[in-house]
Amino acid sequence: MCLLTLVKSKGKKKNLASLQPTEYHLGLLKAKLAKYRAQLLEPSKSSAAKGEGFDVMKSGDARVALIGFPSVGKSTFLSLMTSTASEAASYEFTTLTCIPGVIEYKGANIQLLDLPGIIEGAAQGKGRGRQVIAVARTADVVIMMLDATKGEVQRALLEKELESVGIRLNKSKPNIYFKPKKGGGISFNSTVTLTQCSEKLVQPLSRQQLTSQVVPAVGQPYSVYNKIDQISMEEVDRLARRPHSVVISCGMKLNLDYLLEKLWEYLALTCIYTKKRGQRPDFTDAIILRKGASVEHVCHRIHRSLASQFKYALVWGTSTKYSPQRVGLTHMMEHEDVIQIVKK
Ligand SMILES: Nc1nc2c(ncn2[C@@H]2O[C@H](COP(=O)(O)OP(=O)(O)OP(=O)(O)O)[C@@H](O)[C@H]2O)c(=O)[nH]1
Ligand SMILES: [K+]
Ligand SMILES: [Mg+2]
Repeated sequence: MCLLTLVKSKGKKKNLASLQPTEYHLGLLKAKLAKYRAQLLEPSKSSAAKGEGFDVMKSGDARVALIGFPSVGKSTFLSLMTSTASEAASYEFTTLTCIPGVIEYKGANIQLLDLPGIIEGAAQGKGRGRQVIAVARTADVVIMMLDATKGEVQRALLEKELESVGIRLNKSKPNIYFKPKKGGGISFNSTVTLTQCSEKLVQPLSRQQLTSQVVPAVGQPYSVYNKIDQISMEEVDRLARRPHSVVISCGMKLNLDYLLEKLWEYLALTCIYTKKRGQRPDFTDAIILRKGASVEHVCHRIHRSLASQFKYALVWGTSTKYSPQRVGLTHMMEHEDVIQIVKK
C-alpha cells in the first residue's frame, strides 16, 4: 500500500509531520555515504586494467554470484552445474575474472557467476575484492562457498567482509518499489510496514542511491560447504544443520540436486502462465518474475504499454479466492497462477 495513501486515509498526518529533523539529516548523510561507497567500489583509473572481465551482461531470469576464499571449489562448481568450463586447479587465484554460466532449472535461466577468490580485507580493496564485491551486489542471491575442511573460520571472515560493505546478510529483500515522478521526486510504494525509512526520507536520494541503499541489491547469501568428502560424518552432520547452509562435494557430485532445490527456494521466483480468451493456458512458456510481483509487473513483461491499456485481468490459481477472479493491476500474483488480460 502506498505510504502516502495510508497516511491520508487513516488520518495519520502526524506520521510524516513528526519525522524528526535528525532523521531527515540522517537521510542526507546516508545519501552521501552511499555516494562514497559507490566510489569505493569503482576500480580507480590506474587499476582499470585489473577490472577487465568483470562487466558481465546480466542475462536470464536471475543472477547468482559465487563468493569465497581461494580454492574452495567455485570454478569446479560452475563447470559442474553449467555448460561453461571454468579452469580449476589446486593453486590459489586460478580464476582472475568473472566467468558466467547458465543453470537451466524449472524453465528458468539462472545466470551463475564464478569469481576470483577473495581474501581478508577485500572490502578495503585487497586483491580483486572491490570488483568481486561490486559484482556480488548485482546478484539476486550470493552463494558463500566455503571449504568444509576449514570449519567455521571462513564463514565468519566472509560474513564480516560482506557486511562491512553493506551487503545485508540473512535478511530478506524488503518489498519496496519506487519510480521517479514526472513532475520530479519519487513515488514510493511498499507492501511491508516500514521501520527504517519513509517517503520523505528517500526524496533527497537519487534513483541510483535508492537502488544501492534503500533497496539492497543482494538478498540472503547462502552458505555452501564444499569438499565434504574430506571431513568426518559428524562434521558433515553438524555443518548441514547450520541455518541457511547446504553441504556438497563437487569432487564426488554429492547433494548437488538438493542445492539446486534450495537455490530455487531462495530465489523465490514466480512462474506465471498466460491464457488467451477461449484458449487453454500456455504452459510451455512461463513468465518468470521475482516474488511479490503484481499484475502490473506481468503486464510490463508482456509489453511496455500493456499496463496503460489494461482494463482488468482474470486470474486462476492460489492468489485468488475463487477461480477465475477479476482483479486489477495491484493484485499480487503467486507461483503458477494463470492470467488472462483484458484490454480497454
Ligand atoms: N576433495 C575435493 N576437492 C575439490 C572439491 N571441489 C573442488 N576441489 C578441488 O579444489 C581445488 C580448487 O578448486 P577450484 O575450483 O579451482 O577452486 P576456486 O574456488 O575456483 O579457486 P580460485 O579460482 O583459485 O579462487 C581443485 O584442486 C579442485 O579439484 C571437492 O568437492 N572435494
Ligand atoms: K584454485
Ligand atoms: Mg576459480
